[in-house]
Amino acid sequence: MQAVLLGYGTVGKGVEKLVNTVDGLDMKAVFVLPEFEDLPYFSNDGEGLVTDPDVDVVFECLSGTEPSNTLIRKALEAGKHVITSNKATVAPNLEDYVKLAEENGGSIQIEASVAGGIPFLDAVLKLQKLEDLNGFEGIFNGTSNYILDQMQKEGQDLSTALRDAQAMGYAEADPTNDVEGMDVWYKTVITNMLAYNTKNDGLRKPLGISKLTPEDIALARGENKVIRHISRSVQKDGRYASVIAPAFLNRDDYLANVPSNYNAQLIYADSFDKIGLFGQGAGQMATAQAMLANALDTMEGTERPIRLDRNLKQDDSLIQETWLVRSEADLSSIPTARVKEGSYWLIGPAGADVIDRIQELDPQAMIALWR
Ligand SMILES: NC(=O)C1=CN([C@@H]2O[C@H](COP(=O)(O)OP(=O)(O)OC[C@H]3O[C@@H](n4cnc5c(N)ncnc54)[C@H](OP(=O)(O)O)[C@@H]3O)[C@@H](O)[C@H]2O)C=CC1
Ligand SMILES: N[C@@H](CC=O)C(=O)O
Repeated sequence: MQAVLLGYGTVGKGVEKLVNTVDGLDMKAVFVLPEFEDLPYFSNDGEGLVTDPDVDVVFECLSGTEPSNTLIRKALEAGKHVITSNKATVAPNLEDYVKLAEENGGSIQIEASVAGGIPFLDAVLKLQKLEDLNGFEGIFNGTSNYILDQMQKEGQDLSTALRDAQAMGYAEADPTNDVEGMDVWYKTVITNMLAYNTKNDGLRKPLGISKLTPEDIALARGENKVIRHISRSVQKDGRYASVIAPAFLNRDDYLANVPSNYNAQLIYADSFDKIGLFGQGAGQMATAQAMLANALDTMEGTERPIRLDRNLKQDDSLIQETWLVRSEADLSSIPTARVKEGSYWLIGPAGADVIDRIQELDPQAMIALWR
């Protein structure tokens, strides 16, 4: 099979290396922004590459949503097998991509877009075939996990740890997406769709890690807890809810023990209770490996189909948690709010919509799950 590569950054270069190790798969050309010397292997004609009749597989690992969205659509319209790591493009467009793939005889595979090198979506797609999943939760951003680990173990500040994560190829081109939680928001939108076979009903905005201070880290340490950034999703009776937030976890919690840039997930269903995954959620070769695993499925004709034929609606009340809030505002008008110590409040059990009420009273509040 002949392949083309869109995006020649951290992930793209890893994909190129691995394609060269697979018999029967050849990299024909690479789409790049500036003109490179080595034409026609490097090309600026993205549309020409993805509609080339000799090309079967399109690896898409561009940053940003354009031209990636346009090129993925053109490739699918031309009946290609598209493999992408670009969650910012996949999250809002997946329904269209699945439809275009069905209409034109190609396919869309997105393993690397969520949890990097971990076959998490593969597990989700496999497990939801037999029964409705009750939910999932996990650590989905390697950069945030690396930063939190460094802040708690080494006393580093956020910006120094972020610079290291960037140097190691974990961070997004715009790292705000990592620290403010948008990267996990895209991944959660995608996972909800695959886990529950549902069209996208939107998702409440994430809480990132940027509001955490040394004071919060000292509080966690004093309470024998570890701070991690998690996404939790629950499905019940055709409704679902998600929350993305920092979490103060007991030290024996599965997710509290995930170090460095690693990710980990738990998937829940009645028959197996829970299944856990752990691995590299970011980084060049881990992510490239996930894209090549998709390519091998294409070559063997064993791609997992994506079905999005249900219309589940969100219901914030499904997420009942205790929330830790650091705020100088008076939060006593919120039912179940009580002062923990100093400017810290505990609220709950309360649904995820309590976040809106807290933010109305204090837009600067640090809000986290307290377990
Ligand atoms: N890094 C990781 O660990 C993971 C990344 N991802 C996703 O994979 C994708 C790639 O990530 P990563 O490799 O880290 O990002 P990089 O920023 O390293 O690479 C992105 C590449 O896209 C190119 N690009 C952007 N816009 C254009 C354009 N208009 N025309 C041509 N090329 C363009 C950039 O070119 P130039 O440099 O010339 O601007 C760069 O080579 C992203 O969508 C990311 O979210 C997913 C999982 C893990
Ligand atoms: N920036 C992301 C890369 C993988 O999706 C992360 O840090 O997890």
